[in-house]
Amino acid sequence: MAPVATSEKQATDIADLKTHAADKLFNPFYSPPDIDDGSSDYKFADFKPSFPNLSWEPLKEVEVTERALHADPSKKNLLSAASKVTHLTPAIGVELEGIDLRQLTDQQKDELALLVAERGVVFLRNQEIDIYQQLDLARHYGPLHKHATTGIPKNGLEEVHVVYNDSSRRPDASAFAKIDLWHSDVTYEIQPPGVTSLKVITGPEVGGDTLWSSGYALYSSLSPGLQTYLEGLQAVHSGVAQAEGNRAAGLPVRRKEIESVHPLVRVHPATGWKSVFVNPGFTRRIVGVPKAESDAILTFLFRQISDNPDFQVRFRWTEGSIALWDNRIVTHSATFDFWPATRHALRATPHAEKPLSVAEYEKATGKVAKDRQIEVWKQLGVDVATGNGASAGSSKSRYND
Ligand SMILES: O=C(O)CCC(=O)C(=O)O
Ligand SMILES: [Fe+2]
Repeated sequence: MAPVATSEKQATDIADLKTHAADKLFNPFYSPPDIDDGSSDYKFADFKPSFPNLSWEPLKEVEVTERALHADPSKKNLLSAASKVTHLTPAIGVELEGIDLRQLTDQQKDELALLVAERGVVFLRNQEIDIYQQLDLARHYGPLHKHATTGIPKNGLEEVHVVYNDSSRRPDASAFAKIDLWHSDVTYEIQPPGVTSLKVITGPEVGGDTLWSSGYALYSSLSPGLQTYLEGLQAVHSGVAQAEGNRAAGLPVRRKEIESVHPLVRVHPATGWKSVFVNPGFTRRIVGVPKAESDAILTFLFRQISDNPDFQVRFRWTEGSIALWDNRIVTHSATFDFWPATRHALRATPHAEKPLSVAEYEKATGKVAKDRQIEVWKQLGVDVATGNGASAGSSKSRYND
């Protein structure tokens, strides 16, 4: 069995996370402002990143309609339109073939939201959808988020988050531990995003895969005592390090950074399933517990996110591929193994509701929040008294009892 991390080691890890966060976190997503000399005949030159010196007001709470709650639970309108539906792992990820995202009816868009909520991330290849149509699709799911620190396209489309790397930017391996790069997008916001889409418009032959990890599966993997304990906790998510990273790099911060407190276990309003809602990128501490305890628990959860393949899916992009993931219930991490090739992707990011704790969900709906793994087993007709700890990864026992 792997040795248990000492508290000293855990403290060092957390200190490391914070150090990296302070000046370097997410720098792989940044590009130097002078990236283009204007003479490029690159067809997506208008969508290269830029960092205009804009100043935006703080975000306020906004109303969001949960589209997945309007979906036909069978998702028959969407799934019958697909020529093939391939589940990539039991926990997370499905690829749809034969669907053109430009052609979806509103009913199919709602069913897509439900599929994303259930499977965490949905992949479609060879999509012709352009960024304006991608933004329209995202608007169906909620008001669009504007990122305060990362690049926006040169053409000024402020709702687009640009991911761009080329030969001018060799990744600095000394700057990151890979665990630091796992995140859910902008969880420091009051209403972090829901159904988020990223389309790769230029990509390498090989490399630049992205990984996603399921917060439902992480929740299901825990022992009952820990599940109950975590359900009562809240954690601080901070945008400070990301903003400081910009300032250190001489880049503008377009909206004042904030921190938000969110439940450590949240419930997806459409599935009613419980999901661990922390990520190495932005979650800094658990509220109201001793620091050593907060550090140990967060380090444990972060390591499960990054290390446990049973919760993960890895997607090999091809040009024109799009991924839609639900930031409420998955974390993700990009790879940077493709230098000196160019990789360029555009993201649309709708806000979702303020995260709901188990107690808040149950009070608001009168329903009992569920463990996804148990629900799946019930659907399969498996007789289980409890599924807790089921995906912890032991073939002999569900956990080390
Ligand atoms: O480049 C990628 O695959 C993902 C980047 C990322 O984290 C994002 O766009 O949210
Ligand atoms: Fe991201």
